[in-house]
Amino acid sequence: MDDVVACFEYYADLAEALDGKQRSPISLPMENFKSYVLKEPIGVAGLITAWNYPLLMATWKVAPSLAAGCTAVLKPSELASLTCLELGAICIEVGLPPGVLNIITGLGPEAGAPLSSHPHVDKVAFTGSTETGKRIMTAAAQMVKPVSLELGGKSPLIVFDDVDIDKAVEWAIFGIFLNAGQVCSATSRLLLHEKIAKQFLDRLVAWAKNIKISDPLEKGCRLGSVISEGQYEKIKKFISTARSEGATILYGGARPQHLRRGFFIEPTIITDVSTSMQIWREEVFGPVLCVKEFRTESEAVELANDTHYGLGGAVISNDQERCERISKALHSGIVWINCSQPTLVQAPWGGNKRSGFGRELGEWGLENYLTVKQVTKYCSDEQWGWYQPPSKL
Ligand SMILES: NC(=O)C1=CN([C@@H]2O[C@H](COP(=O)(O)OP(=O)(O)OC[C@H]3O[C@@H](n4cnc5c(N)ncnc54)[C@H](O)[C@@H]3O)[C@@H](O)[C@H]2O)C=CC1
Ligand SMILES: N=C(N)NCCCC(=O)O
Repeated sequence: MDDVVACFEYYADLAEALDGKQRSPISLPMENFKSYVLKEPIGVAGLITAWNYPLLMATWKVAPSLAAGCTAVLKPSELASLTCLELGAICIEVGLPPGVLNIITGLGPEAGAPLSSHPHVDKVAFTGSTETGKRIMTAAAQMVKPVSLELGGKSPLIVFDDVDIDKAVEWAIFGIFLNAGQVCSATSRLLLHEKIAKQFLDRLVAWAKNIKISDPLEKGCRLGSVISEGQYEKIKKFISTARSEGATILYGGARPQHLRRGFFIEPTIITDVSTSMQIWREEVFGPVLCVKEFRTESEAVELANDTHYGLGGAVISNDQERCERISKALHSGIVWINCSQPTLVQAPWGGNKRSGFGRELGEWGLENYLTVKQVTKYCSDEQWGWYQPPSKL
């Protein structure tokens, strides 16, 4: 909720600053023309979001689209619509004019698809799976409609042998078990320098054992249930496939013994992973971490980039120059150094490759909903002079 509030406050400030940025002059190499730029709302924005941070993901789109001066139609996930409906109620309460923010609920094919193909929707911003992202892009293409896509990931966390083990372990845990791993940028592939691998994994298991798994409304809960039975079954299938492909379930992999009901899965750590395995290649979207070891920096980078995705990446090392080198080498839209997952409303968020394109948050998030218009004025008193003037007689 703090992030939701911060995001609305941030874009309220950017909305005010936008007026001051209008008519910014373009420097030209001649005097008889003057040009400037207007930034205008793109029109009606269609916003389609997922269930994992239902209100926050909607806010990342609603706040900048309204700040840009657009009207918006929000279609939250059918699995978690209530907080968005509550946002609608708050908008009425605070006097947002009718029609500025519209919220429609329903299933993807019935409510989302018509929004992405509708001729009166001028832009679609989407957060969700890569498969749905492709469908939305295809539908939008028929109208030559711009889209921004924030899709899945299989982000790496690289840990070198010069780190404080417990500090790094905590980031590794936070990077994959936060929100039960249902985070697009989760660092779900851990790359460990071989010199510390054994010690690191021992501590990782010790920390994982210590995570409080419970009803999220219970105080101190750090791992709740996953969203649905479908997601629960899908995660369990990923774990059983990893086992059958020859990986080792080092820790977890099952329902916690103290929780008989609910879609709870233990924090799961998988080792003996090869790069051809499903667990290395595909997004689980659950509390499942896979681990590989590396010897050299270049091997670590190669393994980190061995994915069709390109959302996040992280490196932990005390060698700051190495961290800078790796930040440049990672093929991703976000790099965390000596941490994983902190998300700042001021900084751009989004991915490369099959993680999508376009950036949310920061000033880039506002640009998503603006179109750039050049205004060019001829300011000479002279005749233009391209054609021969006809005789006046
Ligand atoms: N990267 C991310 O942030 C997320 C990734 N996922 C991944 O996607 C998998 C499936 O989860 P879903 O909730 O089914 O994701 P999804 O991508 O199918 O759904 C996201 C949103 O798109 C809508 N949608 C579905 N089909 C549509 C269509 N043809 N046209 C327009 N809108 C459509 C849905 O109603 C929902 O609002 C998860 O298991 C997870 O692996 C899910 C949620 C978020
Ligand atoms: N608030 C944090 N840490 N992350 C936001 C994750 C956004 C996403 O899963 O699409």
